Amino acid sequence: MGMDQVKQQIIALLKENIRNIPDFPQPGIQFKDITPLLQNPDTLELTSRVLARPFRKKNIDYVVGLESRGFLFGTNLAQDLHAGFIPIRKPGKLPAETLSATYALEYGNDTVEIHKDAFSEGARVLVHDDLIATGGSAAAATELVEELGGKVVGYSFIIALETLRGTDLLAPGVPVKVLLSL
Ligand SMILES: O=P(O)(O)OC[C@H]1O[C@H](OP(=O)(O)OP(=O)(O)O)[C@H](O)[C@@H]1O
Ligand SMILES: Nc1ncnc2[nH]cnc12
Repeated sequence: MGMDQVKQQIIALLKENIRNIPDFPQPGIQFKDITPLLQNPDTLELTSRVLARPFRKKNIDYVVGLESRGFLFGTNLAQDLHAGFIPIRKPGKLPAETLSATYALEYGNDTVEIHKDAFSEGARVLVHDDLIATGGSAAAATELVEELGGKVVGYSFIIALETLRGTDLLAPGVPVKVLLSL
Protein backbone atom coordinates (compact mmCIF):
# COMPACT_ATOMS: atom_id res chain seq x y z
CA MET A 1 0.00 0.00 0.00
CA GLY A 2 1.41 3.44 -1.00
CA MET A 3 1.65 6.52 1.21
CA ASP A 4 -1.38 8.13 -0.45
CA GLN A 5 -3.52 5.07 0.29
CA VAL A 6 -2.37 5.09 3.93
CA LYS A 7 -3.34 8.79 4.18
CA GLN A 8 -6.75 8.10 2.61
CA GLN A 9 -7.35 5.28 5.09
CA ILE A 10 -6.40 7.49 8.04
CA ILE A 11 -8.73 10.25 6.83
CA ALA A 12 -11.57 7.71 6.39
CA LEU A 13 -10.99 6.38 9.92
CA LEU A 14 -11.01 9.90 11.38
CA LYS A 15 -14.23 10.76 9.53
CA GLU A 16 -15.91 7.61 10.83
CA ASN A 17 -14.97 8.51 14.39
CA ILE A 18 -15.93 12.20 14.49
CA ARG A 19 -19.63 12.89 14.99
CA ASN A 20 -21.52 15.91 13.75
CA ILE A 21 -24.05 17.16 16.31
CA PRO A 22 -26.41 19.77 14.78
CA ASP A 23 -27.40 22.83 16.82
CA PHE A 24 -24.99 22.25 19.73
CA PRO A 25 -24.31 24.19 21.91
CA GLN A 26 -26.67 26.61 20.18
CA PRO A 27 -28.84 26.73 17.03
CA GLY A 28 -26.87 26.90 13.77
CA ILE A 29 -23.64 25.37 15.10
CA GLN A 30 -22.59 22.03 13.58
CA PHE A 31 -20.60 20.65 16.50
CA LYS A 32 -17.72 18.29 15.65
CA ASP A 33 -17.54 15.75 18.47
CA ILE A 34 -14.22 13.91 18.87
CA THR A 35 -15.34 11.67 21.76
CA PRO A 36 -15.71 8.59 19.48
CA LEU A 37 -12.08 9.13 18.38
CA LEU A 38 -11.04 8.95 22.04
CA GLN A 39 -13.34 6.05 22.82
CA ASN A 40 -11.82 3.74 20.20
CA PRO A 41 -8.33 2.57 21.33
CA ASP A 42 -7.11 2.22 17.73
CA THR A 43 -8.07 5.75 16.68
CA LEU A 44 -6.81 7.14 20.00
CA GLU A 45 -3.36 5.71 19.34
CA LEU A 46 -3.36 6.39 15.59
CA THR A 47 -4.48 10.03 15.93
CA SER A 48 -1.77 10.74 18.52
CA ARG A 49 0.93 9.26 16.24
CA VAL A 50 -0.29 11.00 13.10
CA LEU A 51 -0.43 14.36 14.90
CA ALA A 52 3.19 13.98 16.05
CA ARG A 53 4.69 12.80 12.77
CA PRO A 54 5.22 16.17 10.99
CA PHE A 55 6.94 17.65 14.07
CA ARG A 56 9.32 14.81 15.01
CA LYS A 57 12.44 16.58 13.69
CA LYS A 58 11.40 20.14 14.56
CA ASN A 59 13.04 20.33 17.99
CA ILE A 60 9.83 21.21 19.80
CA ASP A 61 10.52 22.24 23.41
CA TYR A 62 6.86 22.60 24.46
CA VAL A 63 3.41 21.70 23.23
CA VAL A 64 0.91 24.37 24.28
CA GLY A 65 -2.60 22.86 24.51
CA LEU A 66 -5.85 24.83 24.73
CA GLU A 67 -8.44 23.98 27.38
CA SER A 68 -10.15 21.69 27.36
CA ARG A 69 -10.21 19.59 24.23
CA GLY A 70 -6.66 20.65 23.34
CA PHE A 71 -5.52 18.79 26.47
CA LEU A 72 -6.85 15.43 25.27
CA PHE A 73 -4.29 14.77 22.54
CA GLY A 74 -1.89 17.57 23.56
CA THR A 75 -0.13 15.62 26.30
CA ASN A 76 0.19 12.52 24.07
CA LEU A 77 1.70 14.76 21.42
CA ALA A 78 4.16 16.29 23.92
CA GLN A 79 5.18 12.86 25.21
CA ASP A 80 5.71 11.54 21.68
CA LEU A 81 7.88 14.57 20.78
CA HIS A 82 9.71 14.41 24.11
CA ALA A 83 8.54 17.98 24.76
CA GLY A 84 6.96 19.54 27.83
CA PHE A 85 3.24 20.32 27.96
CA ILE A 86 1.91 23.78 28.84
CA PRO A 87 -1.82 24.31 29.44
CA ILE A 88 -3.62 27.45 28.29
CA ARG A 89 -6.72 27.72 30.46
CA LYS A 90 -9.93 29.67 30.90
CA PRO A 91 -9.73 32.51 33.45
CA GLY A 92 -9.16 31.82 37.10
CA LYS A 93 -8.05 28.20 36.70
CA LEU A 94 -4.26 28.52 36.73
CA PRO A 95 -2.95 28.94 40.27
CA ALA A 96 0.30 30.89 39.78
CA GLU A 97 0.89 34.28 38.10
CA THR A 98 -0.72 34.48 34.65
CA LEU A 99 -0.86 36.49 31.41
CA SER A 100 -4.30 36.86 29.73
CA ALA A 101 -5.63 37.39 26.20
CA THR A 102 -9.27 37.98 25.12
CA TYR A 103 -10.70 36.92 21.75
CA ALA A 104 -13.93 36.12 19.82
CA LEU A 105 -15.17 32.50 19.39
CA GLU A 106 -17.50 30.94 16.78
CA TYR A 107 -19.97 31.22 19.67
CA GLY A 108 -19.29 33.90 22.29
CA ASN A 109 -16.18 35.56 23.69
CA ASP A 110 -13.48 34.18 25.85
CA THR A 111 -10.35 34.98 27.77
CA VAL A 112 -7.47 32.55 28.09
CA GLU A 113 -4.50 32.49 30.43
CA ILE A 114 -1.01 31.02 30.63
CA HIS A 115 1.41 30.80 33.53
CA LYS A 116 4.02 33.56 33.30
CA ASP A 117 6.80 31.09 34.06
CA ALA A 118 5.59 28.52 31.50
CA PHE A 119 8.86 28.59 29.54
CA SER A 120 11.98 30.64 29.03
CA GLU A 121 12.82 33.11 26.24
CA GLY A 122 13.44 31.45 22.87
CA ALA A 123 11.50 28.24 23.60
CA ARG A 124 10.25 26.45 20.45
CA VAL A 125 6.52 25.95 20.83
CA LEU A 126 3.93 23.85 19.01
CA VAL A 127 0.34 25.09 19.53
CA HIS A 128 -2.23 22.26 19.55
CA ASP A 129 -6.03 22.16 19.69
CA ASP A 130 -8.67 19.65 18.61
CA LEU A 131 -10.30 22.07 16.19
CA ILE A 132 -9.76 25.47 14.59
CA ALA A 133 -12.94 27.41 13.81
CA THR A 134 -12.52 31.21 13.62
CA GLY A 135 -8.90 30.91 14.77
CA GLY A 136 -9.49 33.23 17.73
CA SER A 137 -8.30 30.74 20.36
CA ALA A 138 -5.15 29.77 18.48
CA ALA A 139 -4.40 33.45 17.73
CA ALA A 140 -4.78 34.28 21.45
CA ALA A 141 -2.45 31.36 22.27
CA THR A 142 0.08 32.75 19.79
CA GLU A 143 -0.13 36.16 21.45
CA LEU A 144 0.49 34.64 24.89
CA VAL A 145 3.43 32.50 23.71
CA GLU A 146 5.05 35.45 21.95
CA GLU A 147 4.50 37.75 24.93
CA LEU A 148 6.49 35.28 27.03
CA GLY A 149 9.33 35.35 24.47
CA GLY A 150 8.53 31.92 22.99
CA LYS A 151 8.59 31.15 19.26
CA VAL A 152 5.56 29.43 17.70
CA VAL A 153 7.16 27.01 15.21
CA GLY A 154 4.05 24.99 14.36
CA TYR A 155 0.30 24.56 14.73
CA SER A 156 -1.45 21.22 15.02
CA PHE A 157 -5.21 20.62 14.75
CA ILE A 158 -7.26 17.48 14.23
CA ILE A 159 -10.03 19.43 12.45
CA ALA A 160 -10.23 22.75 10.59
CA LEU A 161 -13.59 24.27 9.69
CA GLU A 162 -12.35 25.51 6.31
CA THR A 163 -15.11 28.01 5.51
CA LEU A 164 -14.27 30.05 8.62
CA ARG A 165 -10.67 30.59 7.39
CA GLY A 166 -9.30 30.47 10.94
CA THR A 167 -5.75 29.79 9.77
CA ASP A 168 -5.67 33.36 8.35
CA LEU A 169 -5.31 34.60 11.94
CA LEU A 170 -2.23 32.49 12.72
CA ALA A 171 1.41 33.61 12.70
CA PRO A 172 2.41 34.04 9.04
CA GLY A 173 4.84 31.52 7.57
CA VAL A 174 4.45 29.01 10.42
CA PRO A 175 3.49 25.45 9.32
CA VAL A 176 -0.11 24.46 10.10
CA LYS A 177 -0.92 20.73 10.13
CA VAL A 178 -4.59 19.75 9.96
CA LEU A 179 -5.68 16.10 9.80
CA LEU A 180 -9.20 16.76 8.54
CA SER A 181 -10.66 19.82 6.77
CA LEU A 182 -14.44 19.94 7.09
O1 LIG B 1 -11.04 28.74 16.40
P1 LIG B 1 -12.02 29.21 17.46
O2 LIG B 1 -13.19 29.95 16.89
O3 LIG B 1 -11.35 29.98 18.54
O4 LIG B 1 -12.71 27.92 18.11
C1 LIG B 1 -12.03 26.75 18.44
C2 LIG B 1 -12.05 26.49 19.92
O5 LIG B 1 -13.40 26.28 20.38
C3 LIG B 1 -13.47 25.01 21.04
O6 LIG B 1 -13.27 25.14 22.41
P2 LIG B 1 -14.37 25.64 23.44
O7 LIG B 1 -14.14 27.07 23.74
O8 LIG B 1 -15.72 25.24 22.95
O9 LIG B 1 -13.96 24.88 24.79
P3 LIG B 1 -13.75 23.35 25.21
O10 LIG B 1 -12.54 22.82 24.46
O11 LIG B 1 -13.48 23.45 26.68
O12 LIG B 1 -14.99 22.56 24.89
C4 LIG B 1 -12.34 24.21 20.42
O13 LIG B 1 -11.92 23.13 21.26
C5 LIG B 1 -11.26 25.23 20.24
O14 LIG B 1 -10.51 25.44 21.42
N1 LIG C 1 -18.32 23.66 15.24
C1 LIG C 1 -17.55 23.35 16.27
N2 LIG C 1 -17.46 22.06 16.69
C2 LIG C 1 -16.68 21.75 17.76
N3 LIG C 1 -15.96 22.64 18.43
C3 LIG C 1 -16.01 23.91 18.05
N4 LIG C 1 -15.39 25.03 18.51
C4 LIG C 1 -15.79 26.07 17.78
N5 LIG C 1 -16.65 25.68 16.82
C5 LIG C 1 -16.80 24.34 16.97
